[in-house]
Amino acid sequence: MKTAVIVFPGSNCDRDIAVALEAVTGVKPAMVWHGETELPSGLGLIALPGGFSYGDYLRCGAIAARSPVVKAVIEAADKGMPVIGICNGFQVLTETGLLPGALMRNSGLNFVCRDVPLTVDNSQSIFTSGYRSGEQITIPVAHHDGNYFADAETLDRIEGEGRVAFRYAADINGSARNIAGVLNKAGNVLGMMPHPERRIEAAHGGTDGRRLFEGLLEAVA
Ligand SMILES: NC(=O)CC[C@H](N)C(=O)O
Repeated sequence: MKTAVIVFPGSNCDRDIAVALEAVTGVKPAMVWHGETELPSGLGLIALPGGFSYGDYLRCGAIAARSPVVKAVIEAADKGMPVIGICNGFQVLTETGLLPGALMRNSGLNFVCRDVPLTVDNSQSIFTSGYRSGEQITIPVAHHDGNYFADAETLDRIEGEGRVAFRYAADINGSARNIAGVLNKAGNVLGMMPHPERRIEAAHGGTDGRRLFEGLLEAVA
């Protein structure tokens, strides 16, 4: 499967996700600079990586969400292209409006950087088919703005529609209802604060992240 990784000034997990995608798909991803106006053809997945795009100024992801290439990402997502945003990529996706809610400063006001237990809320999506619903997995986080917020009506709606992909097993950053990852209504866009690309081989301490990419590859094949 051909994939693309969007690179913004300040991205710092673009190589990590590229390595993970190549390990699973066997194909080197196209690295697409934020100033591009078009995406490569024949893609099966677009990844928005973690990092500190544009220095996290204004709000994390707010400036990146207005970069030229993101217009093309939104158009592709609207046509059903699978898009994953990890950490800063999740922040960018909420800033585009492709995903509901916002990521605010962690409730403890600290940068949280450690492995965290997550529960898989819904394994019925292309991104979570490698897991079982209710399963507990371990994936690392590294962020200062991971405190997921949405109003109660939105939270009820996304929960009701099965759009919570992952939850923290315990509160780590103040996120509403411990939400760690959300899907769009059509199910082709996932945003998550934890970093599955940092848990793809035994040397990382486990392979729970790899299962996301393997499940996705199988689901879209
Ligand atoms: N690892 C990351 O992507 C960091 C995301 C973000 N800029 C934050 O610290 O909240």
